[in-house]
Amino acid sequence: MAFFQSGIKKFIRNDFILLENKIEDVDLHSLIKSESPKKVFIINEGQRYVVHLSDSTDQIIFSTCTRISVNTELEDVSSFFDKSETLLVHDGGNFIGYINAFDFTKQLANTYQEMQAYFQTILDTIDASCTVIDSNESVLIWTEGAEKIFSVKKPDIIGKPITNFFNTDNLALLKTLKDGTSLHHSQHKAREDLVVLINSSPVYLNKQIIGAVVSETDITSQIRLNNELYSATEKVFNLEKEVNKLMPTDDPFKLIRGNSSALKRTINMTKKAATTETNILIHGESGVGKELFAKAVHNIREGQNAPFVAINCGAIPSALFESEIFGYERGAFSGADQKGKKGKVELAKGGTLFLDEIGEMPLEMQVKILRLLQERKFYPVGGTKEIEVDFRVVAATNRDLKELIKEVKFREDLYYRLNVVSLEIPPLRKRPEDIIELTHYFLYEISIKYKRPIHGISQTVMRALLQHDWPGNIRELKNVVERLVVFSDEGEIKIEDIPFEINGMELPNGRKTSYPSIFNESDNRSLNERLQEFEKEIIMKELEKEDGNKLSCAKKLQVTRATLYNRMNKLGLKI
Ligand SMILES: Nc1ncnc2c1ncn2[C@@H]1O[C@H](COP(=O)(O)OP(=O)(O)OP(=O)(O)O)[C@@H](O)[C@H]1O
Repeated sequence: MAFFQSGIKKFIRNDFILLENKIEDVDLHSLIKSESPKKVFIINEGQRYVVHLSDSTDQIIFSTCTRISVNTELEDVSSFFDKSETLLVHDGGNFIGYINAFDFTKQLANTYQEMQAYFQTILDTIDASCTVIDSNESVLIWTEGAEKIFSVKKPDIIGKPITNFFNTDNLALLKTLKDGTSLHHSQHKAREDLVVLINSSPVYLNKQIIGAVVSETDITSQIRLNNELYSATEKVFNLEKEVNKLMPTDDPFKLIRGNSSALKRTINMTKKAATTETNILIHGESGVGKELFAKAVHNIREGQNAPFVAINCGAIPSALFESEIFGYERGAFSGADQKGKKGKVELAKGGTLFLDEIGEMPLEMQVKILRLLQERKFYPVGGTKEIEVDFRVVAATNRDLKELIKEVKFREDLYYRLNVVSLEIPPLRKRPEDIIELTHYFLYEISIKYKRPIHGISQTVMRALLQHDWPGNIRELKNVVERLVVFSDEGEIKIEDIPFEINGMELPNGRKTSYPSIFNESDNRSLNERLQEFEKEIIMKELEKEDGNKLSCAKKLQVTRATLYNRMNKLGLKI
């Protein structure tokens, strides 16, 4: 399309003859006649002329002409015609042609018509509505799409102020016109029965806003379908829960979501560890899923119906520890329940005692627990009869127990008793590919919990979640998703609701961003891990650009489709 080429090249004519100096030797009269219709230019003593013969007198007429560079902007050309009707064009000093005012105007008019034709066809082709207003808020363009969405006919609205037809408060277009705000894919309830996705942009000319354009797509039916899908999903979810109650699933890892190789490795090790009767110690940062893994071990070893009794060793005050764990006899101490109370150990009979945050257990209790683990017998507080009980132990900690041993805060003998088999649950930053599956899983679960249908999650939000460091691991991710669902509007998750600073990303509200996480100073991951994150970003970005089309994406990245699938698989991207 010629008019999209910027610059003046298409207006330059090259049917010309240029005579420089020494014109005395030339018979100008015959030259002009013989070379007609070529234009003849003369450069003499630094002056430039275009010469032609007068129609009436056949005399040579000299008209001065202006010299312009081939790089002159199109919009600046007309100002040169104030000085002369013909412009001699040079490229780095060499004259390459000329532009005359008559041709220029004619071609501009042609270009304008061409543009109009394309422009009109674009407007007639798009389904979405397109509305354009000028700086006086009058409607310049109103497409068929706009007629359909807003039931206002084009002849009725063209040339009239848009505010005659719509409530000012509801007009994104006016805001765009006034302060230059752009919108992209912003969901908006235009009427009670109409939901649209809006894009809007100001029109700038010479750094001034001269109008605004808005395009709206009716998504009411998508929203309705999504709501129907949501109610169906909710029913399936509840039915699934009922079925699980009646026929418990035999997959002990069902609640552990994620597809990363790091997680798969941990699951495999857990399966092996759970084939033994022995004590298991689970290490891992806060919120990585230690309790979920402890439960999985329990489900494999003892079965779901056996008791799983968890004690958070960091949450029980020292004074109550013994009675909590071992229970107490009737009247054991003042304020105690008169009937006495079974301790956690007794409750875990035939099942699993899960000692969470074992590193926080008071030293004086550690010796009692050690004896319990060695002898499987204990005295309730105030009791005289020893109770024998059979149970398995799984302990968990996010502390470095060896360090605590050095600081004399943890008993070495207890450590070796608990740590017969140890499992390490990797933090989320070592398996970022799990973030995608976990996010979708939590979105689904939480949207049902709050009865708030969600229409999906944009690539921008997902990218922000993928780039975050997640010190609180999966619990933190779950909380963030919960927040996004709670603050969602009309099923739309908003990037503004992300409660942490977003790396290397431009936000609509101009919130400050920092560098991508692969460049963070605190990033201790290997080169390979960082490269994988980068690769993942590239693939996700290209897929987004290609609307999810893998073949086009593979072509763009110059790999085969099979290679793209392999890489996506390896990087844990959903195929
Ligand atoms: N892989 C996973 N899939 C689904 N949910 C998970 C996963 N891992 C953890 N969660 C969820 O994250 C939250 C924290 O998990 P959990 O309590 O098991 O972690 P933890 O390591 O024991 O935490 P803490 O260190 O605080 O004791 C829970 O809501 C749990 O259901």
